[in-house]
Amino acid sequence: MLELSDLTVAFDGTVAVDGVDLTVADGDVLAVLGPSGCGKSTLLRAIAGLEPAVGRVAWDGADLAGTPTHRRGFALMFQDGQLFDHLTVARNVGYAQRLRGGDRRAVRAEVDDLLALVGLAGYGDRLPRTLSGGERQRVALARSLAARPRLILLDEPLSALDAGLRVRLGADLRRILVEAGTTALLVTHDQDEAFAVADRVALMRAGRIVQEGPVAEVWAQPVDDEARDFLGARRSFGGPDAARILAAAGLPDEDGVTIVVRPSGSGSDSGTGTVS
Ligand SMILES: Nc1ncnc2c1ncn2[C@@H]1O[C@H](COP(=O)(O)OP(=O)(O)OP(=O)(O)O)[C@@H](O)[C@H]1O
Repeated sequence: MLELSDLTVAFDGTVAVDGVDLTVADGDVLAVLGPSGCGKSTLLRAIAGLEPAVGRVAWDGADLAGTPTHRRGFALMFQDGQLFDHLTVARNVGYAQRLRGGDRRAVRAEVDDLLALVGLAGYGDRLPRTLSGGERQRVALARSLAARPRLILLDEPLSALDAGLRVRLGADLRRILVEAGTTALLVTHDQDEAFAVADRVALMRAGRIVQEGPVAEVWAQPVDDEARDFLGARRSFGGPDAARILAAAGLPDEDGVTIVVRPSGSGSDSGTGTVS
């Protein structure tokens, strides 16, 4: 379990992350959602140990202050995936295991399992430049999972993709993380990305977390007008997203349903949203 307590990062007096308290339970996928410049990437870097911070980052109760990035057992995945262009897909995915001196055949078997998990069975001998953007992101994800991280940190992993692909790959990303049983923290400014991938969402604004909870609950009951306007950019949900909302509401699933969410009131007054 990841626990952040009163985590603060300041640059020359500018506070980018301001007293953040957050917990990510084992196996959960949390999205930190907020506008550009609110401090998301800085928060992620502080968790990874790449940015000096005040406050506490702990895993299973152990403070990580003295633990360097490469010993935290966390994996980082960025927007552009950052693959090695001159290495095949299989070599990209197996890179860390090979560095650790893994047996060739065992590494290959594990790589094949991971490629199957991300829906790229048989792609092992391809070079990254022959893949689509979505396929490259899947390879990057397989490579992150290959290190068997206890936490995977994702910085806008789907933002470089076009809208249609983003929604499809978002659902896949969620399935892959759940199947791998990985605990994950994703930061994004994109409501679609947060909704498609995460179980829980934390809204971030000017360095602070202003609301945190299960995704459907946060959408239905935004904490204030600003949160409602920000979330309002995403109003309708279809396919697997609709199925998740129906399940969360205890309603039977039906094919082809589109759910329209209208946050109502200021949240702090009425606290209710409408699902129709
Ligand atoms: N190395 C740095 N030195 C000085 N200021 C920085 C540094 N890194 C980030 N900041 C500032 O901290 C604030 C938060 O930046 P951050 O990159 O964390 O935001 P973000 O929410 O990830 O934005 P985006 O979605 O645009 O990437 C910004 O005001 C930014 O200018």
